[in-house]
Amino acid sequence: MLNDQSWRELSQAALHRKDSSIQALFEAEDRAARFSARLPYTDGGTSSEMLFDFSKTLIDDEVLALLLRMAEDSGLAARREAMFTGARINETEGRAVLHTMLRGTPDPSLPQADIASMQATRARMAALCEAVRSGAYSGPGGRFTDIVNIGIGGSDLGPAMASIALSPFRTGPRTHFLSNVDPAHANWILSEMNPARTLVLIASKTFTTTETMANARIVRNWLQTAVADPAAQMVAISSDAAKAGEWGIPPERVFGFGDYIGGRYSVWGPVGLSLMLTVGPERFNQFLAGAAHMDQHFRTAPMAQNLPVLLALSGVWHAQGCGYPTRAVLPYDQRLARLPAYLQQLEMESNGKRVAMDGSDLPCDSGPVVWGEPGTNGQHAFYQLIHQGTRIIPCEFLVAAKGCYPEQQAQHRLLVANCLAQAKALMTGRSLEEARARMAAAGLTGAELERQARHRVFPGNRPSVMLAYHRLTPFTLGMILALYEHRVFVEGVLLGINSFDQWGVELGKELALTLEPMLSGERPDGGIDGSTQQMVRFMRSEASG
Ligand SMILES: O=P(O)(O)OC[C@H]1O[C@](O)(CO)[C@@H](O)[C@@H]1O
Repeated sequence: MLNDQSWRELSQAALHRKDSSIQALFEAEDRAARFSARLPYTDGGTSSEMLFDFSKTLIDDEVLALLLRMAEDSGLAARREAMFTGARINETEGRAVLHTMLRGTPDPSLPQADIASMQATRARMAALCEAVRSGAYSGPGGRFTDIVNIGIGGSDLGPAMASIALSPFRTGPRTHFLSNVDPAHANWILSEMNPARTLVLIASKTFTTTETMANARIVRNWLQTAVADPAAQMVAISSDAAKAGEWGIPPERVFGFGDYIGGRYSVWGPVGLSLMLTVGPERFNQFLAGAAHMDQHFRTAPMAQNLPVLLALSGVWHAQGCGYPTRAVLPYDQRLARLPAYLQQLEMESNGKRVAMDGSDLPCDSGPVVWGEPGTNGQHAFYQLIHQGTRIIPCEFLVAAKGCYPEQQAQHRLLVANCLAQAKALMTGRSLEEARARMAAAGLTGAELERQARHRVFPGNRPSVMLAYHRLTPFTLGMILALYEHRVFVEGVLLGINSFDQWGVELGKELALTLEPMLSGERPDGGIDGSTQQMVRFMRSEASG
């Protein structure tokens, strides 16, 4: 864990650069090349590179050296090895953290029994996919046309995001994702499907999550209206085979995983079954191979050229150094529309913590609020504030050089041009003089010219980083997600926190269980605060009307 002095040094460095110009930093030779890193990869026989550019920030040589020193002082290298080799780094739950084992070649030092069980489960997943896709396993109405994945949080966001991202690669049934306990979600999703041709996956590591179990009951009732044996069309993705058995789901259709796979890190295993069903085992393996390529890079590349490390350090600089409370993730890639939501869980559930591993208060801010939307849509919504608001919001752009549709590459270029333009506009801005010249050219004079010009000033000097890649494929998606997982890990190590527990989600869940009987009238509503009591009474009276 880093000492207070390191954090003070970082804040001091940010304070000293408060009025510095990002553009001026480009006077130094080769800034763009020196403040970026590339990772070569081969995807489907094509050699490409992933490029991470952090030159449009106030990180200079001195700041980079400081950040790299902080990474070294935090014990990152040892911590990283501890993760890959299965040490119990999730200390508050006494667990190892081994999602990396699910992709690529597992470290030989890992327990052979765990590796064998992971491989056997993967083989069973592939066999189920083949049976579904060939029609050997089908519903009473024929071959499965639709799959509904019932899950929430880590048992939903990964496959939901990835199935949109890889939609051009779909060769199997359509997938639908049911997560919210609001019955509107189930009704909306089920209205699109035929129960006699729908395969239901109940994805819950614990098989106790209220939302998932409530939705599973709705779906079972829906199946019952049309089929004689609903359990015959159900698959469980869970570590608790006994609980799945209580639903009539036989062991051969239960896909489990060890407690060393956290929910938000679980898309690589059985939680990714819906993805495997829709894109097929071969492409799912490419997805894993992309992640394994990033794992290898993260584990072996020098810190100063290591993409996850550099991405994390840019994050630490902006969140803890400069004190910017949020970060926008802006994929110029419509197929990554759900990436911001996925990253919200990955980053905020992992690093939204106020105490260090040893229970002491953090000497700095926790991880930032992560939010975003794909470009160019966001440009017509919230970019106004990003460009001209009073607060600085560091932006993270993602963009592919090539689209998936060769016949529309010219339109794809428009997308890329917008992405590059936004990053440039954030940095360069538009001065008052330029704005005045524009107003004068439009024929304005005097006080009106001055007034109108001020509305057209872009302060600029707003930081952004960019991740560019060849094309969004299963392989590159795997690389991108693993990059973000490791980024979260590195930031967590620097903060000295446990990125792998999530105690902060418990209190609200517990209270919901005590409030529900008050809403139904089964329990008196005494002993709660006045505001909540007023709401309980309002809901009860309005619901009875
Ligand atoms: O897979 P489960 O056990 O249903 O849990 C779902 C999600 O709930 C959480 O525990 C948070 O409430 C997440 O961490 C997890 O991904």
